[in-house]
Amino acid sequence: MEREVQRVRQAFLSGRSRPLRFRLQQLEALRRMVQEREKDILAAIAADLCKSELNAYSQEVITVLGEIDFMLENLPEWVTAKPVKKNLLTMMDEAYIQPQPLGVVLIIGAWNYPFVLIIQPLIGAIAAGNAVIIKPSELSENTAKIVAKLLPQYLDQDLYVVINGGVEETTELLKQRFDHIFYTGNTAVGKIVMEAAAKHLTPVTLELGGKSPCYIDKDCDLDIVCRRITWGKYMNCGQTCIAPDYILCEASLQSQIVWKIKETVKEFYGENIKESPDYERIINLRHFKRILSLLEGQKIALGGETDEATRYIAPTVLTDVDPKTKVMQEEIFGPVLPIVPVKNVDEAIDFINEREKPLALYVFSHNHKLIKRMIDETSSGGVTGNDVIMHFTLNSFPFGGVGSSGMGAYHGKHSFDTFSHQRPCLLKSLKREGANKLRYPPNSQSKVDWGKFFLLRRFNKEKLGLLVFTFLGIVAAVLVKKYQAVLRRKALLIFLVVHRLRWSSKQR
Ligand SMILES: NC(=O)c1ccc[n+]([C@@H]2O[C@H](COP(=O)([O-])OP(=O)(O)OC[C@H]3O[C@@H](n4cnc5c(N)ncnc54)[C@H](O)[C@@H]3O)[C@@H](O)[C@H]2O)c1
Ligand SMILES: CC(C)=CCC/C(C)=C/CC/C(C)=C/C=O
Repeated sequence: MEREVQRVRQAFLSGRSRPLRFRLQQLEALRRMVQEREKDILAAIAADLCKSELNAYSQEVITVLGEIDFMLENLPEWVTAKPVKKNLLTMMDEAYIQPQPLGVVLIIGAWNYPFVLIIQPLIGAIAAGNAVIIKPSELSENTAKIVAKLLPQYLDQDLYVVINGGVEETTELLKQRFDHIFYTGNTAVGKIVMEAAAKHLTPVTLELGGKSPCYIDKDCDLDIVCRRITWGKYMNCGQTCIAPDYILCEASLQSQIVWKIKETVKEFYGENIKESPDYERIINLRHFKRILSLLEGQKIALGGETDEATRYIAPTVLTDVDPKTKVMQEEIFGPVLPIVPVKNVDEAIDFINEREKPLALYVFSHNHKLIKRMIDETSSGGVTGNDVIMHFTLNSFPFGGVGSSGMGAYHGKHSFDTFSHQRPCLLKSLKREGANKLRYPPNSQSKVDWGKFFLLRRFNKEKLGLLVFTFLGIVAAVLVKKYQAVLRRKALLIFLVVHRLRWSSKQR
């Protein structure tokens, strides 16, 4: 493991991942890989999650292709150094921010969207000029294998490396030094990752989970609300980090909600859900049993049918759920939707704020003010009003959690920033030592006064004339600079001395 990481670091140190042209080439090669090997990729996802190729394409491949195109279009602008505002002390110098790669990045993926959750961060890491080690989830083994097989056929083999394995291999990997670790998965392992990273002071991005609430106000169109919730909750059989985890609403709405979700389930998956190509299965027996245990003692208003042999759990709704029961204590991550009755929006807000900060929050209402209030008075990774999941699709948004649902974010420019160091660069001249002498010892009141003048610039109204004078002085200095370097230095010196004398007399 150590040797493998060392090999990737040597490749990074060769400098070849840095030029813009190389990054663009690698991103184009990655796009070619996805397009040319689409069938293999979809087959692997299908085998891992019992997912139709159409669904695998629309849930994972489209996002990846969209992200690559977005990077290719914007990267030339993002990589360029950005000049910054200067102060009086540095006005003759060059000052800019240069984004630079961090070095060797470790990306650890989760099994539930096994392709997009490793490739989307990879796109950001390549765009920012890094070398990358990818550790796909061992639970989605077909996707892990196909990614390990395909990436070396299209990308630089020393810079971008896939290491497959389970807990043992990941534990070993985490002992190595990285320049950034990007982890997607559950909160408990997130803590392990952060602890390992702390040993090397490695920064982390943690894309975690949690219980994402969904508040339904009585002032809304329940047909549309239930269609949208049904889509987001039962997509991927509920195994989506930003799926609505539970519903909060007034008790009187429950029966209508159950009825409308039932109708929508029929519309989406037909009479025999087991035969629908759009309904997936639970990833493994451990998760299947865990989800079943959440149903114990609950009022099942819809669904509840299961089949252990195929790890099938029907779209299920629970009503009158007691917040103290198990189903409300952990992220469900399955097709079970509890409804917890609350008296009103105030109680819903308190309910959310008494718990860990969720990854997503959903609010449905015709009342825009109510939605805004809910946003203002709660905290979550992201929010969608009057829909679910959809904030994920906008790559101008940072995607990530807050508090126990994660730290850091990615997608689009946010990925580029996550995997870059924003390096401040100040380039001074070895000339103009006169002004610099002000900061050298021995210190004096006069030097402090100059310092205040240069750095604080606390002009008030009476000093407006001074401001205009300063501006004209700067214009003159710039013009002189353009034509006569020697004259410029003298003029600037005279200007600053006059300027300083006026300022000192006003101070007194
Ligand atoms: N925020 C997001 O974008 C996002 C996306 C997907 C999933 N999730 C969250 O992830 C969770 C589901 O994923 P999961 O955690 O079951 O996926 P998982 O079991 O695939 O684990 C995630 C990664 O952690 C590694 N891992 C597991 N145990 C480890 C250990 N002890 N030490 C080191 N590494 C270890 C695995 O090898 C895997 O690569 C849910 O909570 C879900 O909400 C979040
Ligand atoms: C809008 C469409 C068709 C797809 C969205 C796909 C989706 C829900 C991806 C989720 C990726 C993600 C962050 C999963 C977390 O578990």
